Amino acid sequence: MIANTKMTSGEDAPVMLELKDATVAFGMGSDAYVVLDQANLQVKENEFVAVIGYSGSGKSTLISTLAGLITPVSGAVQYRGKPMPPPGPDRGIVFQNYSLLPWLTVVGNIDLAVKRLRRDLTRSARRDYVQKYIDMVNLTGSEKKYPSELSGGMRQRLSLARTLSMQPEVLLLDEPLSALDALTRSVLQDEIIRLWEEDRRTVVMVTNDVDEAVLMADRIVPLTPGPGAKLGREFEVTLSRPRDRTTLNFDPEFKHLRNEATRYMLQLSADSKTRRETRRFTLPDLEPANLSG
Ligand SMILES: Nc1ncnc2c1ncn2[C@@H]1O[C@H](COP(=O)(O)OP(=O)(O)OP(=O)(O)O)[C@@H](O)[C@H]1O
Repeated sequence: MIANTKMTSGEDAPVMLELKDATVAFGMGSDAYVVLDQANLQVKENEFVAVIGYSGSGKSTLISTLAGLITPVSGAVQYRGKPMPPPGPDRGIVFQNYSLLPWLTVVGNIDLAVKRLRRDLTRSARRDYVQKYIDMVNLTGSEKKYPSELSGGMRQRLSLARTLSMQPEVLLLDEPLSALDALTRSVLQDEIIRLWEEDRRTVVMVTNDVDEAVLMADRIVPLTPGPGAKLGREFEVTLSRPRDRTTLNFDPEFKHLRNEATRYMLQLSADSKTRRETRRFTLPDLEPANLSG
């Protein structure tokens, strides 16, 4: 194993993002659908946290809450110890579905964000700055292409470059790789890890892939199946960095963590199924009637 170059969030690193008994619901009154039920989460500065969960459990809702796009109906969401401000460029989000502007080229999509945030740059410095992020995600040569002319992996890289170009303090990644084929997915995993190791930011990444979470994160936080999801038992990933996927496959600690996390997720799913079935088969508390009289 390569020497541990980890210099992240220790015990005493400041808390960057925090959910305190946060309940998030859609709809009103008896029709309300509770997605997160008194959820608690702390993310420290420079930490890479992976949230894993089943489809529909509330992962995107969690990310939107951490971005300040959704306000909990009760409890609190805090940013650097203060109530979460409205969404801003300090919290960059990469969505599952790219959210690129189709009428702008690769350069145009990144430049739009940069133009607004880096008014200090001259036109030529801004051009170099945009190019730096294009090169960073290996889109060099595709500068003039439109999103429709890019593959899924390239679009996701563009989306990542655009968000990184805003130099957010916190990077919120909502299943950024789930729509990609396995090969492109592993290339982009490596790119995100490389970028994160170069320029440590606080990252919360949602994924439904346990291997991806173990490979990339410092800590894995499972979301229990909804409705009324909570954050479950956490898994600390103490594997040294940089992590090499081929070596990791033979690493006993990697295998152990992967098995533990998978087993836990399967248990959560089984428990939730049992709860649903118990609810379905609970009979009303009736007294037998005396039919003879
Ligand atoms: N705006 C909304 N209005 C009403 N219900 C919503 C809204 N957004 C999400 N939900 C519901 O909240 C639940 C959680 O949705 P969410 O998108 O957060 O889950 P997810 O874990 O990200 O799912 P997936 O992995 O499939 O993307 C779902 O049942 C969904 O129908």
